[in-house]
Amino acid sequence: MGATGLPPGMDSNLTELAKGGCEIDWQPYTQTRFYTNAFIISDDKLLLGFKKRGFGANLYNGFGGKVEPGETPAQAAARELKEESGIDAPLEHAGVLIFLTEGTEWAFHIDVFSARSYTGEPTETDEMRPGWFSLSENSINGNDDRLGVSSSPGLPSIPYSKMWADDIYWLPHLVEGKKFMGRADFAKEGDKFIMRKFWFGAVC
Ligand SMILES: CNc1ncnc2c1ncn2[C@@H]1O[C@H](COP(=O)(O)OP(=O)(O)OP(=O)(O)O)[C@@H](O)[C@H]1O
Repeated sequence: MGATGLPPGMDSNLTELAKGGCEIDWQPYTQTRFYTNAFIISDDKLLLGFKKRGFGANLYNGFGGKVEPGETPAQAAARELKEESGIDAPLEHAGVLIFLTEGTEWAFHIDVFSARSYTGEPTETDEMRPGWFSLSENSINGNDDRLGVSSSPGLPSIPYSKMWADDIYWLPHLVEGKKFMGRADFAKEGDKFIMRKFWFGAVC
């Protein structure tokens, strides 16, 4: 923790939303690799992709990947969204996430984007299977999908138990159209990543 009480790497204009693992130290890192993640909201529905292979396989997530040399994060986000879901959208910057994984000296820096409209038809690709989830009953405090609450007939609620463990802390904030920033450090147990320490804040 720095003097401001925020994890290293965070801006100072943040208000705490959630934190955990306070007894553990933040993992040091020397390098940063840039990624994107994009979420589409349409009426009271959220589009997620089930990752079929690679990093984060078998989890639902937004659409995204590495920022390639010469690209801005916004350009990479639009390209990855198209490649992985087949759609275009007027993406806006929604937040920044820093992730560390045990045994890796570099940090993921993920620029997160959202859009409230899109063109095209979400289409399954080699990497992702898109699907819509209900946002009804979803509050800023998060929604426990074990309750299975959904008032959009036929649509499941956000599948937090099949997403990265950090998502429940910031995704409701994104859905509300608010900006956020945060960090989570993960340990590896077998082929599973366990979130050990985290801090998420709202941008004021
Ligand atoms: C640790 N906690 C995390 N929580 C939520 N999301 C996370 C994440 N860590 C990584 N992500 C996302 O996972 C995707 C990986 O991208 P990934 O598929 O590896 O990149 P890319 O498509 O460029 O790869 P290849 O072309 O297959 O090499 C990318 O959207 C990135 O934002």
